Amino acid sequence: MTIPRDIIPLSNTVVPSSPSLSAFFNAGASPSYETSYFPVVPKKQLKPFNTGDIRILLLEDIDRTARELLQKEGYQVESHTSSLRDSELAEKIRDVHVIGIRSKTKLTASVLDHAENLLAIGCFCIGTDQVDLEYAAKRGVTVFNSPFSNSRSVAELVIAEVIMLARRICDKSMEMHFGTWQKGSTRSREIRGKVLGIIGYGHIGSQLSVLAESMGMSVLFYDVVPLMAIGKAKQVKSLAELLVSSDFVTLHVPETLETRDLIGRTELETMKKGSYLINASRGCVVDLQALCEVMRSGHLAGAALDVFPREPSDDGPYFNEDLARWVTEIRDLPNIILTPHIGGSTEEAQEAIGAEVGGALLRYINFGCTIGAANMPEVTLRSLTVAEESHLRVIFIHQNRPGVLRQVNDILGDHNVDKQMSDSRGDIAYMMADISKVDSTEVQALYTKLEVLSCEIPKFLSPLRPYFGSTR
Ligand SMILES: NC(=O)c1ccc[n+]([C@@H]2O[C@H](COP(=O)([O-])OP(=O)(O)OC[C@H]3O[C@@H](n4cnc5c(N)ncnc54)[C@H](O)[C@@H]3O)[C@@H](O)[C@H]2O)c1
Ligand SMILES: O=C(O)[C@H](O)COP(=O)(O)O
Repeated sequence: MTIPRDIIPLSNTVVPSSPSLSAFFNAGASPSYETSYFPVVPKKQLKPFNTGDIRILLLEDIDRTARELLQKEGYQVESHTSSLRDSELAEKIRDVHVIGIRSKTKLTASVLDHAENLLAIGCFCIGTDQVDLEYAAKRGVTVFNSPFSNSRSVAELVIAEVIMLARRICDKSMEMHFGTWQKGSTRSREIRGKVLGIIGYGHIGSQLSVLAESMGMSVLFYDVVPLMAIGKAKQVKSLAELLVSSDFVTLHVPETLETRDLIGRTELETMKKGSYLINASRGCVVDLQALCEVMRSGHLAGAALDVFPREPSDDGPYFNEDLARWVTEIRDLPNIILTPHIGGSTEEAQEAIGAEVGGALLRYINFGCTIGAANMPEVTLRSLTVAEESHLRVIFIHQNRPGVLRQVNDILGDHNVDKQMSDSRGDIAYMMADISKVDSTEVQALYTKLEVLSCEIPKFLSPLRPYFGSTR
């Protein structure tokens, strides 16, 4: 029996013969591995399969911490410093088992349709809006991200921008660069005692709240859910209330249908005269044309933009029409800070993200653990040890509907199910079971039965995901 390629993490470049089960039986004690953040693989665990068969594509200059972690595990890792053009992405994603991206690479349903062996996506950033999470789950592809490793970096950038806007530092610096000494205190202010209005009081917003208060600012925040205020911060009931009361308004919401153009002309005009706007969330959240016009009218005293509706895929001169059209106008206005989406780009944040997402991918690929997944139920079982070398771990991703689990368990029931965990998230369910004392012939028989069962489930669910057998 051959196992369909879409459900077997084997690469025909490393295993030149046709894909077979053998790779799942290359058990042996895994080298112990620890990062400085947390242990990834506890000592004395079984190595699930020939890890050299796993192919990983890392895009967008993902930190070397991740690359080294994955390479050390034996995976084949290909790294690129930028994102890829559509056609190249479609080609490269075809064979890989894992793809690592940051905020630029769009993994839409049509891109994912090119992926024949994909098991997991690592978003080495906070945002997951660039991935069609639901479609990935339906294809049995698990997505991981790093929910807060760069939050502090963004919060620090915003604090810096609040001060720079209040003192018009960018303009002053530019004047000096171009040979003008222009001392003066007009329209330069302290931030102490001013009101910072935070829209979106999540990881970044709440971290920023602490920093702002420690500098003597008062904090108001608006969020769609009631949240515990930190320090003396106060949650307001409406966006309008925040806008009319704040000296600085800063955005920290995710990109969703609701947040698109959240700040348009009406909202900008509702802001206090002489106030400032900061956007380090997503470019689509602010209507740039309206911002241009409201800035030109002198209603706002300044703005800082770190994100744009469309961003170039590579470093260098930017030609993106949308970005350039408004930036061309905006950059001629006074007191505007423009940065190339660097809120989370610090060495500390990137290293932490590399370790976190790299570790999550490793635990998923090797052991099927979905803890921290952005689109799957969270399921884990303790790892198998050398004493359990004849165990087989079966992962079964399926549609969350009555009867599927019973059918799976009917099949597993011919063996001793040592441990099992199952959970669902929306329409997707994830079952993990360790069955003991299985030899390779039995595994093949088991897979055959599960394959037949899988045919009863819509193909797009890619329901069967056998991970590893550890018999020698
Ligand atoms: N510039 C950068 O480099 C950079 C770095 C990290 C994150 N980000 C962006 O910042 C966003 C926020 O990050 P986070 O870690 O704080 O996210 P988070 O999920 O912890 O917090 C987001 C908050 O926004 C709230 N929210 C959602 N919709 C809202 C709406 N319509 N109005 C008001 N509040 C709303 C949520 O309830 C939540 O409390 C990310 O989704 C990402 O897009 C940008
Ligand atoms: O979502 C994020 O974490 C930020 O937007 C940072 O994205 P980046 O990793 O592409 O800089």
